[in-house]
Amino acid sequence: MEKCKITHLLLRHSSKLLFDRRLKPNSHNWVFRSASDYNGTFIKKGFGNTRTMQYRFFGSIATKIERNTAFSTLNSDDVSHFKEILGEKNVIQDEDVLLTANTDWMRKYKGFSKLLLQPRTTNEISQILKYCDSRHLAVVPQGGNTGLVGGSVPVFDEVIVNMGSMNNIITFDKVSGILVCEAGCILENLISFLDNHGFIMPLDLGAKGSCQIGGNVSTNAGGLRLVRYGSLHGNILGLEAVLANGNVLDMLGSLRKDNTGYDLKHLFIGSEGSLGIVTKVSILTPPKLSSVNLAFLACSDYLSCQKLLLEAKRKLGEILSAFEFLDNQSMDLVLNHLEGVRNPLPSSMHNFYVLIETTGSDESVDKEKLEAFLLRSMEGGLISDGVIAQDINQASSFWRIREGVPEALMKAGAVYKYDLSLPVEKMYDLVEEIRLRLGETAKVIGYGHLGDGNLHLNISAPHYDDMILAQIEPYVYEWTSKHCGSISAEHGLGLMKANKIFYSKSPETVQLMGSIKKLLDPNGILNPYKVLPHTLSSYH
Ligand SMILES: O=C(O)CC[C@@H](O)C(=O)O
Ligand SMILES: [Zn+2]
Repeated sequence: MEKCKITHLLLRHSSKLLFDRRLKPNSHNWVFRSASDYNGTFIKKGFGNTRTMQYRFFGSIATKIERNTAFSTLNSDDVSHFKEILGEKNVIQDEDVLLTANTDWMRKYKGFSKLLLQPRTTNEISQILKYCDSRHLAVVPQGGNTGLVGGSVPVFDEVIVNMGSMNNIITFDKVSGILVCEAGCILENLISFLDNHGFIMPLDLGAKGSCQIGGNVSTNAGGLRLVRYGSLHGNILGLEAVLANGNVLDMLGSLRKDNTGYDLKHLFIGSEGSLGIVTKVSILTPPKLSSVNLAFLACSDYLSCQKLLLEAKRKLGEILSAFEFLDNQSMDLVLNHLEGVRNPLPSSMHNFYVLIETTGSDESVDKEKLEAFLLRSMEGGLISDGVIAQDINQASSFWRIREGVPEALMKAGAVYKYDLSLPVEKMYDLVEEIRLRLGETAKVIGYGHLGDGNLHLNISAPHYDDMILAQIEPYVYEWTSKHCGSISAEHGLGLMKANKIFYSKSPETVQLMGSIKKLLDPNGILNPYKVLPHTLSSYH
């Protein structure tokens, strides 16, 4: 107990102070990777000009993606038509803007779109899609473009529908906590808005400063609070979506209970813009509670992390609001690549770090509860050291470590990302096995949302290398499937894993998904080449 600096409590309410990895890209070490670095030199050598094919290394075998020949190519009449709908300034052909919008946050995926549209209303989106459908022009909906699986950028020349101008809060009910807003609202702005009214968003992500709620809903984003508030399938009470043919589906209800037939809103939560464009959402937001505490803890082995989780669920129960972990290799990466970050518990003995956040309504009771829990955990040998944040700044610095891992990985060079749902007791075995497979050739790190059984397995190497990839895939997917896990816990399938869906879904299920896609988007114009295997998502 001597070492456990159980001090005092904090309020973690000013999200502005929290680091946002998307807002602070590394301007020094940033290496812009051309598509050929990751996707193979084929693009450059063979198809650079025609841009009708891309080769991407999905697994050890290069997968050829062909541009769907059923799609038309944009012409000047199309551009004029869009200008009539949206006005001149919302039809963007500027090369710099397009370069940014064509490239994903990691600089791994790059499309060649020639047009970005900025609608301001549902009606404008409806007109855009109706026109695109009739012309067979493919479309990629784009929110904050913070995705990690290549889902929010074009693959070829798809028209980009940028949602950023639809950023109005429509209503907020201070009694029920139901917020209705447009899809382009930035998550952090919603967090601030709710904070002023004494409420919080049920989701919190490292990307909050850039990501938009429409993108969060479309990808069913998870994040740091899921362990407490559940997924967006539970928190989204209703939504409005525009179908490929321009029809507007008004499902913007705000009822907790509504059992009148199929609950179709769920089709749009997590379908990554492949079935329709989400334009408005209705969200159930929890009240902000007065006592928020954050403990940063060290564990000597993974078994202790697991036991600690079990104990936290038992003993902290209703006040537990986050349970995150990182291994010491993740910590090293953060310390080596992010400025101003320091380990609050430095020691070569710590193999794992755990962040436990509690959120409750009674400051003294909650504090006592957490302190007693930490004391018992330390006496029982589950924790080897720990500290409770004493103020908002210290809390921010603790979160910075956890939220900073993806940014540190980017700065370190090439990164292979896997976002897996696995049984907690098996989860870290995979990290160790991949470490053994790769030896000294790459750094293998494991971190994530332990409380949700969600591992972020990341492999960091100086450069992308097919030999490394061949050691990782399909091994990771096969291992996950063998242990009844999911190959995408929260990031989605996007382009990266569209063809891997069978590792987590039965052929019958995928077939039915294909039928739903065909029903809602018969011409396949919405976010083609993503989510479903290419034969089903982009029919010729
Ligand atoms: O980059 C990753 O692997 C994870 C990103 C995000 O989901 C997180 O939890 O930090
Ligand atoms: Zn995550």
